[in-house]
Amino acid sequence: MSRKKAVKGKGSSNSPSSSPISDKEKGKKVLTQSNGVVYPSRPSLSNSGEFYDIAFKVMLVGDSGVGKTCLLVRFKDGAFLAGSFISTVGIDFRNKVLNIDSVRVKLQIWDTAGQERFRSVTHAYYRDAHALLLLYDVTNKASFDNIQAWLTEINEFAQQNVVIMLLGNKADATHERVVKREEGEKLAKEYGVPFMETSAKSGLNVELSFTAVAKDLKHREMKEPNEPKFQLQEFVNKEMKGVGCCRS
Ligand SMILES: Nc1nc2c(ncn2[C@@H]2O[C@H](COP(=O)(O)OP(=O)(O)OP(=O)(O)O)[C@@H](O)[C@H]2O)c(=O)[nH]1
Ligand SMILES: [Mg+2]
Repeated sequence: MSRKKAVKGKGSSNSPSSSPISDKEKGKKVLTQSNGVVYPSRPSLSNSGEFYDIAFKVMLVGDSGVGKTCLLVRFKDGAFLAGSFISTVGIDFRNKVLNIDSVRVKLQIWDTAGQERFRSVTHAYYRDAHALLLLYDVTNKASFDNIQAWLTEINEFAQQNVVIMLLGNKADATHERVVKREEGEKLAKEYGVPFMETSAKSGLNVELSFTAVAKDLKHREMKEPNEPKFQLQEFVNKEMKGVGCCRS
């Protein structure tokens, strides 16, 4: 498999035409399959960053204030954005390359604005997403109650085979918690989606949530015809058990 370098850094856009897979725009040869998965054809010398073998688009969605931006910053930079809350305007992306079973998987992670007024912008990006991390805030009941509406939207705008994972964020905020872990588990079971709780603040399960999704996407794309489907929830349960309840 050929290799290329990942475009480093941060971008933002209010229009789907400025996709982060910018090699196409720059006239470089990339092989994009009909499902949008990118296999670069040769290494790039012009972009700084890491080599990768395969690229996927992951979108973070959920109500405003649930912690989408903080989760992404924690994953990408290992830091927590404390202090005053700056709501995302439009849409933003960051890239990260993960080593999944010796395959370098680039995730292009789109951080969407949860505010209602940006909803039409977000809709335009759903169709290109290979995976969606759907967040609620365990200290905010309304954000949990809105999950059903988010899933309806996903159903309407995203690809049918999109990987979805439900995340109950802010699990560190024990005293403010109003949504029990069991309630999150129950809802996820109802909709047949994998689930776990995270904390952008403490780092709990942040790496694991992205890794699990990357593993599923890579597996779907590269598995042998007779190989069984990757079981995302099983993988996550096993990984969490291995280190007790609180893996970061
Ligand atoms: N205690 C705690 N606070 C968090 C956590 N994640 C985010 N926050 C706080 O929650 C607020 C909102 O976080 P953001 O990441 O900006 O929320 P968002 O989902 O990106 O919001 P929009 O951009 O408006 O859609 C900020 O004040 C964060 O500091 C977490 O895991 N634990
Ligand atoms: Mg944000």
